[in-house]
Amino acid sequence: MTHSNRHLARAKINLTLHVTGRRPDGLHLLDSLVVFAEVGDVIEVTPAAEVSLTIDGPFAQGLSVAPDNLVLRAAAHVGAVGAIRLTKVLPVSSGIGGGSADAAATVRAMVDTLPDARSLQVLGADVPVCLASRTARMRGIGEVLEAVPDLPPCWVVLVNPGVGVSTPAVFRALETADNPPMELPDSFADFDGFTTWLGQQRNDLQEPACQVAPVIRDALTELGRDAALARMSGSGATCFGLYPNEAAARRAADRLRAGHPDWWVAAAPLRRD
Ligand SMILES: C[C@](O)(CO)[C@H](O)COP(=O)(O)OP(=O)(O)OC[C@H]1O[C@@H](n2ccc(N)nc2=O)[C@H](O)[C@@H]1O
Ligand SMILES: Nc1ncnc2c1ncn2[C@@H]1O[C@H](COP(=O)(O)OP(=O)(O)OP(=O)(O)O)[C@@H](O)[C@H]1O
Repeated sequence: MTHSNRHLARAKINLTLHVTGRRPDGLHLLDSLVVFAEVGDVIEVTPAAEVSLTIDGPFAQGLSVAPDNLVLRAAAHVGAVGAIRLTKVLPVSSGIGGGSADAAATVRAMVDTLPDARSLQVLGADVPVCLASRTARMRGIGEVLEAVPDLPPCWVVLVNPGVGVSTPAVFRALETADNPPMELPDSFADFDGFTTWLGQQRNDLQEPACQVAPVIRDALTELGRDAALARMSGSGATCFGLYPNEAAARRAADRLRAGHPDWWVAAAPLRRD
């Protein structure tokens, strides 16, 4: 290992998530604008003869050091060794891809030459997009990744109302898999143009997730008080609000924390490089 061994496993956010069909094996076809926020778990690897894992951080209690931990599965997948420390900042099973981001960051931290992104999908549908950890249009079940127009500067406030939501349960509650795909423009003029366009797109899993966990509606209502756009990410329960600058995002985050001290709230810029 010659490169930096401390990697940010950025939160993955599905700004849009259109469910456009179903594969013969039953998995749902997606069309999603995926972005990454500058907040996430931290993976740190130090040289060692064997693989080991320690977990700390605010959400460490939600996970155990078991062979099915995605960090250990990722290390085994690339055949690498080292002492891995995972600082768990993102809530578990919350629609912002914590496990996928951890697996991808582990690969980045442990190998010199990155593998083909698609080969990592055995670890999870979102691991390929999390490997580059950059804005992309994601299709198929996550294996088709395409470049998108540059995003304007944008801050996000993430809110998790304290419930873990089961992804299979949300897909089961989906009424139809045949929804229109995303209509991506050639460019985004500015923050207002970007959020206006996003407002015309959807997360088709939002309504089914709200049926499974109605508190998601409360998070969306609270964000909707001042966000230019409020929506759920992935299969939930984490919701996001978009803000034009840091001051507006931090004001919203402070308001949300004061009103709901039991919710997880984070403010961060979207990654744009
Ligand atoms: C919703 C997303 O977060 C979008 O980024 C991902 O597609 C989730 O994918 P994932 O992490 O692989 O999902 P898991 O938590 O492993 O749940 C898997 C289960 O959810 C359902 N599932 C998942 C993804 C998909 N495209 N279609 C599905 O129908 C299937 O029942 C599958 O067995
Ligand atoms: N390092 C890890 N971090 C988080 N979850 C992990 C990890 N290793 C294994 N898991 C398991 O993976 C499952 C999904 O966790 P994750 O936090 O990635 O869900 P998610 O945010 O809902 O993902 P998605 O956005 O794909 O729906 C959980 O059941 C969790 O126990």
